[in-house]
Amino acid sequence: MTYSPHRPLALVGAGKMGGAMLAGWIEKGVNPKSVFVVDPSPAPEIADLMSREGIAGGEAMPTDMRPAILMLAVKPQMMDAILPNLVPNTAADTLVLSVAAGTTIERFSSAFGDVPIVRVMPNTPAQVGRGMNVACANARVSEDQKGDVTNLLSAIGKVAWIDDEAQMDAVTAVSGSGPAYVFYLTEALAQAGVHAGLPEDLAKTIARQTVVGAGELMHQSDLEASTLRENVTSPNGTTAAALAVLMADDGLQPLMDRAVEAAAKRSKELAG
Ligand SMILES: NC(=O)C1=CN([C@@H]2O[C@H](COP(=O)(O)OP(=O)(O)OC[C@H]3O[C@@H](n4cnc5c(N)ncnc54)[C@H](O)[C@@H]3O)[C@@H](O)[C@H]2O)C=CC1
Ligand SMILES: O=C(O)[C@@H]1CCC=N1
Repeated sequence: MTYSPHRPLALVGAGKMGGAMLAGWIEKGVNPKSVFVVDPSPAPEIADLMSREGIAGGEAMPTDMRPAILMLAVKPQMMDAILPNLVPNTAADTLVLSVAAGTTIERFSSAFGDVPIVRVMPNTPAQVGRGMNVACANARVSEDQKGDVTNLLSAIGKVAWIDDEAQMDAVTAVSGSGPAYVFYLTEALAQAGVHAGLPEDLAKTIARQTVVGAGELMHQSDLEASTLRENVTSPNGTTAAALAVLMADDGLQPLMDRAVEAAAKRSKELAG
């Protein structure tokens, strides 16, 4: 897809998620002149990025702007307020691309009509090119447009397409929210180190580097996570002792099931 100042990729909402994707795209060489940001108060680091890279933006789009892609990255609760204002800026071939949790394709077609719509669930590692993006398209999206979206999203991570939009709630609960679980695991591991007698600084450093190292190992290795786990686990050693706790019937799995279930339930509620 070619973008121009009149037909840009318009990003509506440059906060934590929209900003992470924008930062990832600029890092990967997307032309800053092909983007227009609509946000009354973008995150400070994104405002810096915009002025550094010369990315245009404002509180609203110029009236004659018809974006090639209209990307929505505002809170789901804001959709009712902002969608009507965006309708005059859409052309019949404007591709609506939403990253909002819970908000359904149907909600966008009721605002914009029978236009191409792609609902994506990204995650914030997009900022460093390690995002996971799961996308679902309506029938108006052409194969060429799917290819354009795949290109855009693969610049910031992996891409998977699904046909069944109902799966988006569980996807959101696993990969959309998932980075937060990993960060919390890092916090909990550090805290457990403190409880075991380590100074806080050392506990935080070794917990963080362990998660970074394990993530990078998974990134570089073709082995299953379970095999990488087994490679750490000496028979009758220290890891086996810890895993007996974590893998017990009342260990991590039932807790993770409950956490993912709660997130998926909340995603359904956000649909309104
Ligand atoms: N934060 C995350 O990890 C993820 C977030 N999402 C989705 O991304 C969307 C945004 O979430 P966050 O970035 O976390 O929220 P955020 O609060 O960081 O960003 C929202 C942005 O929208 C802007 N905004 C407010 N009113 C606006 C208006 N009238 N026009 C244009 N922009 C306006 C705000 O100034 C802010 O920069 C949500 O729908 C969320 O479900 C999806 C996947 C992951
Ligand atoms: O917490 C949220 O609702 C958003 C969606 C997935 C990650 N953050």
